[in-house]
Amino acid sequence: MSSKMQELNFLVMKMIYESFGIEKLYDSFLEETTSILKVMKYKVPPGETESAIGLVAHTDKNAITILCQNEVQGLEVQTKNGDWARVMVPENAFTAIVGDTLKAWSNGRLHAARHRVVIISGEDRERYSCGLFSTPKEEAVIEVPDELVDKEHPLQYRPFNYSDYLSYFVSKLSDDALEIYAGI
Ligand SMILES: O=C(O)CCC(=O)C(=O)O
Ligand SMILES: [Fe+2]
Repeated sequence: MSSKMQELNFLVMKMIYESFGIEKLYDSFLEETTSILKVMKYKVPPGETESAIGLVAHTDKNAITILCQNEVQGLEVQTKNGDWARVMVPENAFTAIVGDTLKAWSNGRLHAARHRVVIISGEDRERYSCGLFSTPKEEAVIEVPDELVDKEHPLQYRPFNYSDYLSYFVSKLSDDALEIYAGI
């Protein structure tokens, strides 16, 4: 399963590089990326009547996350007007979520969607999900490629190191951490 998720991670990233016309930089992405696999278990809500927050609203801090899950739905994404929309993930499907790092690198072209997990009442099985978190290597610097900066798209983020950003986020736990830390 995790090798399929890694394959999908590379495929999605390749499509992103190609769509920006910078496929020549894709090899340097491969050199500077690593990943963490995490398995998550969400308990069945105790009461019959209330839904339970399984995971509070957040943006992923890493570059991109590939998720898979069992049949118990729960993933919700925040829309532009602030509403929450449930993502009905079909069986055997994966979900790709853009994180803060990819948003910054793309000079804001890609949106890091806020998401959360809500287990609705009446659910009688536990939710399991599995995430492949694609993350820059320790020493890598996240820097917007020159090709993504022009008059219509002025530079939005200064170069930064991922673990420094993560430490900053952990100390502040702010929803606007990326803008405050690296925004120009
Ligand atoms: O369980 C899920 O589907 C989402 C997990 C998630 O968003 C995360 O671990 O960052
Ligand atoms: Fe997440």
